[in-house]
Amino acid sequence: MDIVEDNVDENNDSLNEWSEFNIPEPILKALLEKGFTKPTVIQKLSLLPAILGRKDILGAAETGSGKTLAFGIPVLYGILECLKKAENGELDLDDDSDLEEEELDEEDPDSEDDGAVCVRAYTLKVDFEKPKHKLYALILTPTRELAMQVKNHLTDIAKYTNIKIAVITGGASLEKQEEALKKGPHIVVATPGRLWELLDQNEPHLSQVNNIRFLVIDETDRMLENAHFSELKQLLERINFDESKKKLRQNFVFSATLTLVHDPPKHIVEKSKKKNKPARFTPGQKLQKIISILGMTDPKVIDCSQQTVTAEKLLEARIFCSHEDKDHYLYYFLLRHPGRTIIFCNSIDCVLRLVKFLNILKLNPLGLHSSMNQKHRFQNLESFKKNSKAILIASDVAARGLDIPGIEHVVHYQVPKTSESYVHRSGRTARGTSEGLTLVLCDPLEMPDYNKLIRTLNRKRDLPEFPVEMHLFMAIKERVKVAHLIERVELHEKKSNSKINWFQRAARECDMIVDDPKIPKQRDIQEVADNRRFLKKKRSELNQLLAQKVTLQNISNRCISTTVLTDASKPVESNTSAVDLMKSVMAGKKDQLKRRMAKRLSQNKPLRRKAKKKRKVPSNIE
Ligand SMILES: Nc1ncnc2c1ncn2[C@@H]1O[C@H](COP(=O)(O)OP(=O)(O)OP(=O)(O)O)[C@@H](O)[C@H]1O
Repeated sequence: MDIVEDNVDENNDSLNEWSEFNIPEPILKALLEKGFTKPTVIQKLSLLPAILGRKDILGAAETGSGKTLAFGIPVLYGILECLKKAENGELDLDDDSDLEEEELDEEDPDSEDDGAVCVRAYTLKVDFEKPKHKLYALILTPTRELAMQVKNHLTDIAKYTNIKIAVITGGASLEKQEEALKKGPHIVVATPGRLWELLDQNEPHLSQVNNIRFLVIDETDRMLENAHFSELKQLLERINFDESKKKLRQNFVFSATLTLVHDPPKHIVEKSKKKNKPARFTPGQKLQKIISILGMTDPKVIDCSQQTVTAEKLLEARIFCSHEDKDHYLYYFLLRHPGRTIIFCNSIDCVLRLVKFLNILKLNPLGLHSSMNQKHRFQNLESFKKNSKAILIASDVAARGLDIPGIEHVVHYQVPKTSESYVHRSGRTARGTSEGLTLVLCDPLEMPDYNKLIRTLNRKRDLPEFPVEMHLFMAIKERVKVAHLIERVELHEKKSNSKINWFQRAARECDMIVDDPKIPKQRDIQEVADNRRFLKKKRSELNQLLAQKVTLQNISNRCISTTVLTDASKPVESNTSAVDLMKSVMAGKKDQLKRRMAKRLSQNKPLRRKAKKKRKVPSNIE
């Protein structure tokens, strides 16, 4: 307490900012130590109803706006209150975990107790080992990395309390997690799959899930998506097993895209037209649906998401290009604008290919996707955090929630299939007060998805085009061409070798001698030698290209006067970041608009809006 008071003296203003929320001193001390001098907007709006009103909260706020603590602080607060009551020997009317089951079997119909006491009569009869400690809160997240991050974040804030937090996710040792649960953590942060596995095994501590006081579903809209809903539904049935206990629980539901609504599929539009009903859900209807699925009662809805849905400090851009040119633009961007970058792909195959391709070009990218083993996933994430110029190529497993400071750019190598995906992927940059750039690479086949994205995000205009210095772009084309050749031959080699290996293994396993002349016994020695020679030649050619310095004078007045494109391990020296470049483009656009308006006004002409043109595939791309 004394140390908090010291902090309080130094941070008088901070105290004022936090003081209205009645935050316990140990938590306040940890918050101030982290430099969180005041609550963020979503925290400010959630804390009062959650802490003092004990309301269920449905919170929507932009990515990186501090939603974790918007639910984390009330949960920690609530648990401290419960522990205080227990310490003072006060009977917690809602808490029956210490009572004998026999006492609870029958409900006294004449009881004058209020509802809170009555509910104890409905205690679930369990036939597994009785838990030693009470489980107070369950926090569900869609990915393992996010679960670990939430656990670490809350552990930081709870470090001056005796609250214990455990994380339960797939891909990690089940035994170790069982050991952790035996210690009786107050909070469990979990992904649905592993949680269900342990529940299914009647793990004693988790057997209390139907009696928890706080339930958090982070990234709720993702958990409610068709593909994941069955897992969550099963869990909810278990958690909500006892209606009376459900009422005692406080629920928190958060996401950056909770209120984002989509154009429905064509057949629904047609149907709605016939019935003269609007086909699209309103954000309110979407929330109502979530409330009813989760069985929340009278929640406080806090929607502070921006009209654009994306983060305030996010700069957005796009490049329309042919499918074949995507790699060129990607390589150009990474070289011209070095900085911590995540490249998102729509499939694991695409992640694997890009990792290989950029490795050939010596950019040393890191991969992250759901088929990697968990240790490797964490390792790559750690390496990405440590290097300020690192490149991570990821599937949507990294799209939600990950809070890695200093990510400057997000590149969508493929147009995301949903607007949610675009918002969350882009939200890995421009977090809190930082700026960041999100860049979409779009080929002609992806135009329908791109158009849908712009429509769903209610954008009045197309995303601005990212400026590319064509001289530099042309200069890197040769490097990409050679890298593609190497990639193709390496792939051919790998496929041929694995085909032979497969036949040999299969024959060995069946104890067979293969004498069919059509089935190869070994690779054609000449072909292998030729390919090796070719690869060696191309690799040395590429090394030479990478070592070459391309200096271009006066590429663009707007940018820099001299740009040096050097070898890949020493990226382009530039004094204009992608963010600044995009800012100048946006400023230029604004100026242009102002000039046009001023001109029309001076000519006494009314201001007219340009007729909206249907966006089509630009003619300069195939
Ligand atoms: N009151 C605060 N003051 C300053 N920084 C804060 C505060 N609260 C949280 N942060 C920091 O803001 C960053 C983003 O927080 P958080 O990860 O909770 O965002 P989020 O809204 O959940 O984002 P996403 O939608 O991407 O999951 C974190 O680094 C966190 O430590």
